[in-house]
Amino acid sequence: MVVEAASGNIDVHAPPSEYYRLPPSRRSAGINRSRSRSYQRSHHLYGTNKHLDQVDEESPDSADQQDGQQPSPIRLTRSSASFSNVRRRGSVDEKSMLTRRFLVDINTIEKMILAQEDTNGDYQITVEDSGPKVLKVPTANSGGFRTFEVRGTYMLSNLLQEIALARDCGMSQVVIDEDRLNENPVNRLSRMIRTSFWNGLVRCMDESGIQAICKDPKNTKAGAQPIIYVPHDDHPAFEYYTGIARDLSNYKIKVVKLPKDITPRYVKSINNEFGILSLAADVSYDANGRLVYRPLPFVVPGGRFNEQYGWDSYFETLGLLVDGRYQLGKNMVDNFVYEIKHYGKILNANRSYYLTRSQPPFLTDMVLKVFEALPDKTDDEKRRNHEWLQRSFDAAITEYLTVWMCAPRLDAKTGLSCYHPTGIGMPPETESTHFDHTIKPFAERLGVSVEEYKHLYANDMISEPELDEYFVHDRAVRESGHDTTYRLERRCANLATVDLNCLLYKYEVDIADTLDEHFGGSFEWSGGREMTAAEWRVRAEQRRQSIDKYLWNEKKGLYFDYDVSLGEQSVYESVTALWALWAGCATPAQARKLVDMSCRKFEVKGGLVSGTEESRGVISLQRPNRQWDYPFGWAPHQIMAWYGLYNYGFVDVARRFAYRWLFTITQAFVDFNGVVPEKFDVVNMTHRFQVEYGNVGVDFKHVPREGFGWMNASYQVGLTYLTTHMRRALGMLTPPDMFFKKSNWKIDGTPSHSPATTPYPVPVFVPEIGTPKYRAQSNALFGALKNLTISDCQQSKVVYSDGSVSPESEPCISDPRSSAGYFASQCSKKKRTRSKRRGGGGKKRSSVVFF
Ligand SMILES: OC[C@H]1O[C@H](O[C@H]2O[C@H](CO)[C@@H](O)[C@H](O)[C@H]2O)[C@H](O)[C@@H](O)[C@@H]1O
Repeated sequence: MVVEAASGNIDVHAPPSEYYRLPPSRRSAGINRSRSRSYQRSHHLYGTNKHLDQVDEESPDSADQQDGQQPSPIRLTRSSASFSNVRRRGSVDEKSMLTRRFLVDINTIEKMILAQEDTNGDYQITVEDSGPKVLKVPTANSGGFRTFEVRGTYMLSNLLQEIALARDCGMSQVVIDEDRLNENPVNRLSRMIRTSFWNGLVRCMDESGIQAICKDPKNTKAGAQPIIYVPHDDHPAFEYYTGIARDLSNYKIKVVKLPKDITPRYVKSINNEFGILSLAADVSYDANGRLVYRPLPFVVPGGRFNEQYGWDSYFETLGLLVDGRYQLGKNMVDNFVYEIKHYGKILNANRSYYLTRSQPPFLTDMVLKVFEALPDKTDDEKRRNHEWLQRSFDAAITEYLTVWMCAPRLDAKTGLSCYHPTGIGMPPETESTHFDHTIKPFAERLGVSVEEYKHLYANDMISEPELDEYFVHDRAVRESGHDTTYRLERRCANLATVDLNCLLYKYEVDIADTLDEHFGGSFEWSGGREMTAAEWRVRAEQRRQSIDKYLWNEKKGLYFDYDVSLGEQSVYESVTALWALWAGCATPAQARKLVDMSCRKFEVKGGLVSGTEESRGVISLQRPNRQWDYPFGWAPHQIMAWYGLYNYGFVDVARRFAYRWLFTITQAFVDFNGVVPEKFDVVNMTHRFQVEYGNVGVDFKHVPREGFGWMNASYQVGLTYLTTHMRRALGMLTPPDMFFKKSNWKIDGTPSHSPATTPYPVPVFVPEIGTPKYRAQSNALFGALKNLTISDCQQSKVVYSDGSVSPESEPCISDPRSSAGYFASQCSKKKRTRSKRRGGGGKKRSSVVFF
């Protein structure tokens, strides 16, 4: 039945929940009415496909399919052969101004479309299906007595999608506007992300969320009980989840308190009892003293990744902010603050086997972007935002000092950091056969099977230092987020990567700027001492100098990773070199060199590729492709590059890269039933390939419901870089090179409209994605401190007034040689003020030293 809507007009592109509840008469078709057109591959650009060639031609009998003509019988068969004489026409735009609408009996049309068009039986209509690509659908104006053709992969797949969405709304028969089926694909995808995909990716660890988690196959390994791990001192969480376990007794949920010290040994000991980790919640008590515990909803990457991930969350947040969903971004920050407090770091994801490792750190920028989006009209809102900012930055400082600037991640000699998690042995989350080729030679040497060897090794019944070393690097690769790539294989823990050090530079600048801007230059860190903006500016300047000294290669015009154990630069060319622009730590001259000499190495048809083909090396059966190498392109790499280039004034280059990437996504969306996958082969322009863990986000029936977290974000963020002209061209699926040629863009690496001399990193206002507001201020200070020399970082102990000494792992800062005078004066000034305020007494630090 078609259900009457409560009131009001809506446009034909409204979200399904509104659209399918409103009678057709109330839909405002005029606003978005577009010409009927077919979106399909241009054969001269993408190679020929015999079948497509056939169906693209004019159908001889199509003219009589217009509304008001006698309908032809509808054929219902699955074999494409029976349609060999049915041909699709190029264009049969309706001449009348009447809005065409289809009367769709959901079950009937679904059966027809699948039987006729879904020739490979995957419940999607794609360019790989070999149906006739034309379906006669009853029209609403004729009361269903006559039909009109829905043509082409795009419109047919949209029809299939709309059928599924209408069914979700409880409908069995609906009227669908033709305008909804041939909607401009850019608008359609962006709309689906905004109104449907984000919602599809929201998870919450409340009672219903826990039931979903229990059904996740990852939680029920060999019929084991689902486990929820809770920090040892989070009593409300323990009470809440124990209650849920009791209420959902059929799921046999186990709630386990983690020990106070979550050591690598402990984490290894629960490898076979893995489970989900609790996250932040709103906690209060009602009038009767009963616990009111509300876990915070958050966004997940999608597919098999059903937890909150580290760096994915940052990119998802950028996309959410474009769509006005700041609350989800804020919740995800709160979950990170919780993870830092209770688990000691931002986790790879909130699962037990990730307890020993992190992912690329983006927290300060994420907090600032969310902060800028928070409503702050009232004094109360302003106060709460300010408190939130302090809490979040306090946690970021803790993370910076205790995770990234400590053993084993800090390299004392260079002052740079490496990905180097503390986990032991084989990471359990990978496919069971993932490491078989690595284990094989060891097993053969011992004369046992691979399975036996894995068992012996996992249970400490044999020791093999070579394998231990292998897994240290393997885990580091996973911490880097770039799992896996030949860039990092067997050496990652020894590499001071350009990515990580640019991110940490950004932390330092953000902390300094935020202290200055919002806290009068300093605040009391919960770790027990005053944090001053000046200290963080010097940290930033020291890192910038180290990055220049160890990672920058003037001759090649590119940043490289630095192997701290070999004392030399790596030669692998990685697109993460552009992160220096995102962080703002390149000089204008370095930025210019990067653009002129190196950008073109990564620019391919569909966007930016992860690394160069030459760096990856020859691929063979013995040396298979890795997903973070050439020819693959990833959303985070694109976003970082756009932002960085824009930040340095290379606006056109940023736009060009954005256009390429958005074209890749849009084309897959049009040709493959709305797919938004985890990654692309940007050289061959496809998401269909065999590599390592496959491609996530491609397995759905009828309609995509989630897309993929950072892909969704890259689309929404990317659109903010395009001019109206570019957006229009994208909507027509104009291939990038054709578009650049026609609009006279230079594509040889030299930006056509960017300034000849790039200004010093200027704060460029990008309203939708936020602004590096205080960069200028930081830069001035960096300039003043330019002559500071980098010295070895040695951990020093803090001596308290009662004679006790801080534990060895407590982070501290010292530089007895270069900046001591400067810091000492800052420090004693603050100390004097503080002890005056406190009136002295208590356990005070008698000395704080810096490096
Ligand atoms: O199971 C294999 C790996 O899967 C994850 O890594 C990939 O997906 C993540 C979520 O989108 C993403 O953050 C990461 O960059 C991808 O390589 C997981 O994070 C890895 O730890 C795991 O080894």
